[in-house]
Amino acid sequence: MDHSFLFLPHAVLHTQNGRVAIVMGGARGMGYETARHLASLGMHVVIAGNSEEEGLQAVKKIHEEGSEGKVEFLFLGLCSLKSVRQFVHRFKARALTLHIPVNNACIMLVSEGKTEDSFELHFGLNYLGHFLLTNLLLDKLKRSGRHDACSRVVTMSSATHYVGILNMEDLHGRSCYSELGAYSQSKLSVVLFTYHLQEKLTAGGFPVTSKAVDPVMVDTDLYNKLCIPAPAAKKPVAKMLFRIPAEGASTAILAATASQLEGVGGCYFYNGERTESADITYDHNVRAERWKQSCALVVLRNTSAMESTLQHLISSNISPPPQRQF
Ligand SMILES: NC(=O)c1ccc[n+]([C@@H]2O[C@H](COP(=O)([O-])OP(=O)(O)OC[C@H]3O[C@@H](n4cnc5c(N)ncnc54)[C@H](O)[C@@H]3O)[C@@H](O)[C@H]2O)c1
Repeated sequence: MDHSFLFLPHAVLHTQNGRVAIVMGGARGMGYETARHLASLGMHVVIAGNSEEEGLQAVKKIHEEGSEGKVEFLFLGLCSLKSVRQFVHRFKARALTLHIPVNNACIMLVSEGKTEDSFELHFGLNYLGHFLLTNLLLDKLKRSGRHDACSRVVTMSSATHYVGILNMEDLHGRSCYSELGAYSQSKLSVVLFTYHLQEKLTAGGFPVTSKAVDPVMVDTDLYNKLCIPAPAAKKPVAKMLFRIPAEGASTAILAATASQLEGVGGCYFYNGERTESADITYDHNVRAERWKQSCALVVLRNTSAMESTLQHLISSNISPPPQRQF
């Protein structure tokens, strides 16, 4: 059965029975709308997030709507690489397949701070957390995909990536921290990651694609912390300028499920259409360098070796090795 899609009438979305998705940050905002829609298409959806209360509420709401797919919550704290590894371990213990990870969780424009592993907050959560998570899930994605029905990695970027500056020597912006600089660097990094991942998957002949998504400006909690001179004007202004979350989520849903995008990867979607990303994202050497650097930062050499180490660490109740300090 095909489903019509209110916000993207040209998209052909087939039912997704038997497919499994994980939506990072799926308890609210666009993540919630994505989880809700994927479940309505019959997918088994895992909402991954750092608030159990919010996550369980989201699951309840989706169940109450009578979605066709199964929905559940699993804890994931993206500010901690240990939590990312534990999440992967718990997910794999479920012996489910995996077709669609939606790398959607984020923070934006927060004051200078560090993750549990001492990375700058935007860089650590928006980028490195999803980088490690995706890498640890790749074996599942490769096994679950088929060449006529690929697994699809969907990663949320933002138009701010166009003004992002990569500073490989000063990832944490310690010499001159700016909230916008930190957010935009994290969103540029996810595009580099998306394209480099596709290059590796294509070279290996794996049935997995990787796409970056820019949902345009959407009225979500992401803007709650912004300092607005007249707070009373915030809602009416937001209504005029921003889209609603269900509309914003439509591009991620399209990237995750649309039949016309089968086998399409290594590209950037804005507002439902494929478009060009920043020039630097097409530079293979920059992408390869950032990938190598990220592997070192999350202590990831090769996925299968990493997994067996992880199994060992978790079963012996030992914490993973300390991360490098920068
Ligand atoms: N809203 C916009 O205008 C806009 C524009 C461009 C791109 N985006 C991107 O879209 C995505 C979704 O944004 P949104 O607007 O729905 O934001 P939101 O604030 O509504 O949702 C963010 C989600 O991330 C989760 N999250 C935050 N910290 C976490 C942590 N430490 N561990 C696990 N989960 C955590 C939150 O719980 C929440 O579910 C983001 O990647 C954002 O960068 C949003």
